[in-house]
Amino acid sequence: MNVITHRDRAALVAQTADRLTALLGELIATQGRATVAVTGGSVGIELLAALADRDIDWQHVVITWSDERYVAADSPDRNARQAREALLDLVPIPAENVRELPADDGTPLDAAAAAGSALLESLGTIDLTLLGMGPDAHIASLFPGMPGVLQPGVAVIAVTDSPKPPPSRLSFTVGAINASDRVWLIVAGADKAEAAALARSGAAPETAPAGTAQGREETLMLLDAEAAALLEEDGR
Ligand SMILES: O=C(O)[C@H](O)[C@@H](O)[C@H](O)[C@H](O)COP(=O)(O)O
Repeated sequence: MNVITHRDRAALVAQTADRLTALLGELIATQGRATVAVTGGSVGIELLAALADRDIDWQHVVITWSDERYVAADSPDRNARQAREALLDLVPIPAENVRELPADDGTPLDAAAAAGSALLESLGTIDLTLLGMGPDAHIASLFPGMPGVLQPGVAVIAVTDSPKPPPSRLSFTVGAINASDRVWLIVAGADKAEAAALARSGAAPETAPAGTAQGREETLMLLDAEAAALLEEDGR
């Protein structure tokens, strides 16, 4: 995992938007398409908002989510709704390129997770998975000490007892995250400093799920200075 520290939250968001814009351009030029699993969370949504006025060929970008709150499609809690309002409704991305994880339409959560796994399989290799990180070092909806963290395989799983509301969620497994070519963790704020250090320390996945994230080609932890405060100098 390579660590890149930014001056502050605004610089983290702006420079990550630059980095992502450049990556999308490269991927579209070389392979004709770019597939990105985006994240909820305040930093993840700010990053999406920052992309709205960038020069990106949205016709050739496919978007999905590394996790989703299992709530109604129009709930303000839904990551996909927040992403639409911040970015996807503002740019010319084809509707079929926006591949949401299932919303709660009354389908049992396990069946929704199976539909999510089928969606994941249909997407093929994901070029980039974006992740936020909680102060408890959770990523996606994989929380410390919960069975989902250790669930094997490349799949979307049901999470029924998230310690952070809402309790019902869908989440990529660690295997699904790590099947991506690239994984970027985007982390801001002093309340994340301990978790960032723990994730970098080689702590067990049950303790620090964030430490297990590893892209096939690239793994970046992108932080602001506050979140990086407890990292060793040589780890920055
Ligand atoms: O699923 C959730 O309830 C949140 O979205 C959560 O996983 C979030 O991504 C991280 O806690 C980082 O949040 P911030 O970006 O706000 O720091």
